[in-house]
Amino acid sequence: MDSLSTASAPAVGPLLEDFSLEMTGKDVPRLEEARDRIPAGTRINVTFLGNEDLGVRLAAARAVRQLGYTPVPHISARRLRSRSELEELLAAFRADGTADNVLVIGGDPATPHGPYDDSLALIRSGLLQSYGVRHVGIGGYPEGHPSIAGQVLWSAIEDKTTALAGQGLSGDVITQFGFDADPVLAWVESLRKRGIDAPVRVGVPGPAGIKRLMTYAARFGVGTSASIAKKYGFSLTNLMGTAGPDRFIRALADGYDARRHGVLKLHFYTFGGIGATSRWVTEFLAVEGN
Ligand SMILES: NC(=O)C1=CN([C@@H]2O[C@H](COP(=O)(O)OP(=O)(O)OC[C@H]3O[C@@H](n4cnc5c(N)ncnc54)[C@H](O)[C@@H]3O)[C@@H](O)[C@H]2O)C=CC1
Ligand SMILES: Nc1nc(=O)c2c([nH]1)NC[C@@H]1CN(c3ccc(C(=O)N[C@@H](CCC(=O)O)C(=O)O)cc3)CN21
Repeated sequence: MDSLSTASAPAVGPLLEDFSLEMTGKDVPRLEEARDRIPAGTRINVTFLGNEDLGVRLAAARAVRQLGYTPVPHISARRLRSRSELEELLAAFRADGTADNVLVIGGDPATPHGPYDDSLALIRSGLLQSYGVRHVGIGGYPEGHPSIAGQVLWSAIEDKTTALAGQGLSGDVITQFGFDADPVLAWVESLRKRGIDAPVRVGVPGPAGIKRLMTYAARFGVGTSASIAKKYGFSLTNLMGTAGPDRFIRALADGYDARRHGVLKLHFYTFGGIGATSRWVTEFLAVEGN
């Protein structure tokens, strides 16, 4: 039965083509170990964690480039203390050859540490392109954000895409991870109806311990419920073991219609497990990618 339903199911291969990965500065050794399993040129985002310094972030982006991948360093607006800190960061990316692609993100501090309240302010600074940035990722929230109102999120994404186009920068949207593909597809449809046609990279967690997934979900205000967990493939009453995004990706492929949803790709949040994620993608594609 399962093999029959798999045979007639929509292919996951196209969604997984040109997938991207996310790592932190601490993951460089694990990236080196995983290099045989990650296609050359893959976009690899470097998270802007509050507990990592400039040197660690720069070294991670350099390592990504040196290993033959495309680094996408993140810049967190609210964590920057001054305009000169932004310029120092961008100048270093340019010097390292890692400035082409960045992702701008607001940042979790409730009060900005410096002059930039949000990622729009980074785009509007005009500094990105003057340091050689050509492509800018921005965040998307299919299930909303615990401390930002839905209407604010919609105007923010509209303003950011308009500002990017106005500055001659191309952009894509990377969504917050989640455990349910349905709200993602509905949200992408709303996005297209608002005239935003940038590629969307759907954020999914790589395979990880369920406890770990739940800890990150709670930390970032990502919703989970017994029924969503069940749909994803685990139980909230048994947090032992690991869970991967198999069912999520199949559900996404099932509901995906290029005319309604435009360009969709996948973005894996690896949460310390870039090796496990790259292994998982390789195996998943070998079985299901057609
Ligand atoms: N999607 C993801 O993977 C990640 C999301 N985040 C968090 O998502 C939030 C939004 O980031 P963006 O989408 O770039 O929004 P943004 O920078 O475009 O801001 C949108 C609106 O929300 C407000 N805002 C931004 N961050 C806020 C915060 N921490 N608390 C209260 N209001 C805030 C801004 O003032 C603005 O009005 C931030 O808290 C960010 O740290 C952080 C890292 C990764
Ligand atoms: N609102 C929000 N804020 C964020 O900072 C955030 C999101 N959402 N969504 C997902 C991304 C990915 N994020 C992260 C955060 C931490 C690690 C990480 O590896 N942290 C540990 C190592 C693993 C551990 O011990 O749990 C670390 O070294 O700090 C990875 C990705 C942060 N991100």
